[in-house]
Amino acid sequence: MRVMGLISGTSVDGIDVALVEITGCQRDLTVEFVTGATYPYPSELRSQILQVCSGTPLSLAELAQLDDAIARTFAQAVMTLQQSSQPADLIGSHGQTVFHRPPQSTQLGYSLQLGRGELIAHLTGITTVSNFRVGDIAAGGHGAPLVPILDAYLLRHPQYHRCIQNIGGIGNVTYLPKLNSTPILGWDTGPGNTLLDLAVQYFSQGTQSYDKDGAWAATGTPCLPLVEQWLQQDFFQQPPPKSTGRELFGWDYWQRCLTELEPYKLSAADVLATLTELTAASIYHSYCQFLPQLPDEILLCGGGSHNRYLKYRLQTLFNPIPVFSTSELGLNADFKEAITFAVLAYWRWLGIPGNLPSVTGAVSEVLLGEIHTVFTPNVIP
Ligand SMILES: Nc1ncnc2c1ncn2[C@@H]1O[C@H](COP(=O)(O)OP(=O)(O)OP(=O)(O)O)[C@@H](O)[C@H]1O
Ligand SMILES: CC(=O)N[C@H]1[C@@H]2OC[C@@H](O2)[C@@H](O)[C@@H]1O[C@H](C)C(=O)O
Repeated sequence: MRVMGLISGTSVDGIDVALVEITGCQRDLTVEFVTGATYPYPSELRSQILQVCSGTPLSLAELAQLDDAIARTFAQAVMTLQQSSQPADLIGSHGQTVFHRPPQSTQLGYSLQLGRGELIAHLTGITTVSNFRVGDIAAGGHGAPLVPILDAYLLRHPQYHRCIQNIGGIGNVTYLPKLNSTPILGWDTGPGNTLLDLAVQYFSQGTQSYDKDGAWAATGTPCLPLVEQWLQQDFFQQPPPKSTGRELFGWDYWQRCLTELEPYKLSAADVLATLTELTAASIYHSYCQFLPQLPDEILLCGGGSHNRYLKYRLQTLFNPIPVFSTSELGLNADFKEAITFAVLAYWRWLGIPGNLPSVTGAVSEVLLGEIHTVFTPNVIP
C-alpha cells in the first residue's frame, strides 16, 4: 500500500511529506521510502501559526479559518507531490500542533493539531487518518512522543543499545535497548532549535531564520554557569514520561533567557553558543539522569542534525559514544517524522494500536488517529 505521511512540527518551517510503500501486515512490516518533499507555508499563514503557538488569543471564528487554511495547505502538498509520483492509497496527516498541555496530577493532557483530516480527505479524494495524539491522551498519556514505536521498527539493533535523538524545534529521544531486553523508553528532552531560531531572528534583525550549520554559534563561547542554572528548572529535573512544546520553550522563555544573559554582556555569537549548549547539555543530562545505562550509539535526526556545531558539542559531551545521523544508516533524517505518521495511519487502518505506554505514560495501548474515508459510490458497470 502506498501511504503518504505529512507533518509540520514545532519549528513551523514547512510541511514534510513522505510517500512510502508499506508491505506486510500486523507488526511485520517493510517500509520503503519512495519520495519526499518539504513545502513551506505561505508566509502570512506561518506568521499566524507562530502567533497562536506563542499564546496570542484566538476567537473561534479565527480558529476555524486557521484550521481550514492549514488543511488546504496540507492537501495542496499532497497534490503537488503526486504530480511527480504515483497516487497514494492512504494519507496519515499529523497536522500542525498549535497547543500542547502535558497531563498534570489528576488533569488529563490536551493537544491540538490543526488541519483537519476530513477536509484533506475531501480535497484529495484519499482516505485520511488524522488527530493521532488524542487517543493516547484520553488514556492518561502525554500523546507524545509518538515516533519511538517507528524508531523501534526501523532502527533497533540486536547487539547495541541505541538512542535516536530528534532535534527539531523541540528535542525528543527514543531509547532502543538491544533486541529482546528492557522496555523502549522515550521523552521530550527540551529545546531543540526553537530558542536558537528565535535568537538568530533577533540578532539578524529578521534577515536569517536559523544558524546554518551552527556557523555563527561556533564563533562564540557558551556561558556555562547560566546553562547549569537553567538545567535546574523543573522541566529538566522532571522524570519521564514528559513532553513539552513552544508553550514552555517559546517566545517567553527566550525573553527570560535574554534578561538573564544581560549581566554577562555577551556577544550575539556567545548567546547562540549558550543556547546551543543548553540544547546539547539538556540532552546529555537527561540521558545520564533517566536512562538505565548510556547507549552504545546515538543517532541524530531532525533539522538540528545538520547543525555541525551542535553535533560537535554533543560528540564532546558523549565521547567516546559515537554520535551520527540516521541518514548515515539510510534513513532520511529529515523525513523520519513524516514516515512515522504514514505507518501510524497504516496501523490505524489495520486496527493496530500505535502508542507505547512505556513512553507516553498511557494506561494502555490504544488506536491512534481518526479515519476519514472517502465515499466512492459503487458504479454499476
Ligand atoms: N543546515 C542546518 N543547520 C542548522 N540548523 C538547521 C539546518 N537545517 C535545519 N536546521 C534547524 O532545524 C529546524 C527545523 O527542524 P525540523 O524540521 O526537524 O523541526 P520540526 O520537525 O518542525 O520540529 P519538531 O520535531 O519539534 O516538531 C530549523 O528551524 C533549523 O533551526
Ligand atoms: C505535541 C507535539 O506536536 N509534540 C511534538 C514536538 O516535536 C518533537 C517532540 O515535541 C515530539 O514529542 C512531538 O512530535 C514527534 C513527531 C513525536 O510525537 O514523536
